[in-house]
Amino acid sequence: MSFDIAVRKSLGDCSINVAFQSEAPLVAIIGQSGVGKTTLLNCIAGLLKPDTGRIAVEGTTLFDSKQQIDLPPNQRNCGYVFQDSRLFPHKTVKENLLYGMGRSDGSIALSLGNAVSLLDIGSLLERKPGSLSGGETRRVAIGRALLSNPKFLLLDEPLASLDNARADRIIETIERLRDELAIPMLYVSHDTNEVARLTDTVVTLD
Ligand SMILES: Nc1ncnc2c1ncn2[C@@H]1O[C@H](COP(=O)(O)OP(=O)(O)OP(=O)(O)O)[C@@H](O)[C@H]1O
Repeated sequence: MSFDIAVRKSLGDCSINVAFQSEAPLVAIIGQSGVGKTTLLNCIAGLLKPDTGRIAVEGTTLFDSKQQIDLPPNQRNCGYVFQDSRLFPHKTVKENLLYGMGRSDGSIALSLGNAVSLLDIGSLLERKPGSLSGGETRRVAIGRALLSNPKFLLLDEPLASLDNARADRIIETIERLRDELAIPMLYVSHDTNEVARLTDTVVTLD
């Protein structure tokens, strides 16, 4: 089972109650703004603690309220591409990519060269994040997450605020990750047409 998730979490006025199991390589999480999509990803990454529930990925239990299992984020082997990318502004693209390299105990173990060619970011390596376009920034953020050698990826609205051409390139990149690396991914979006290109497996938060 790629994902076996049951999470209840209240945060401010927001309350999420979601459960799904999936073998699919890519699961889309959709729902309107403010419904709790990022909150769910933060629970899976271990940045927030669910009130109750169970989170297992690829057969490894990351959280289980009944069994009192709650692995810290750095033991979850999770690559997280944040909605706002969160690259280190003072480091070059190459330094950002190298930052998390090999921190996790995953199964993809990409080299820097492989990641750079997969994401087509070779010409950006000596640049600082402040000089990158939105699409370039997103590709570097995906690269940094992949190079940590994760067991799974969380992608939070990776097309947000990109024009059509740049969004298309990111979608193509994610299709390559899905098909070439076969790394399980949770892909958050509010756009049903966008996710239809990537997967039939859709979980709707409401
Ligand atoms: N630390 C917090 N304290 C209180 N409320 C919070 C906190 N973090 C998030 N919320 C609220 O929880 C709700 C869900 O937020 P979340 O970011 O998970 O939504 P989302 O579905 O990802 O939204 P978007 O599509 O706009 O990114 C929102 O109403 C938000 O204001």
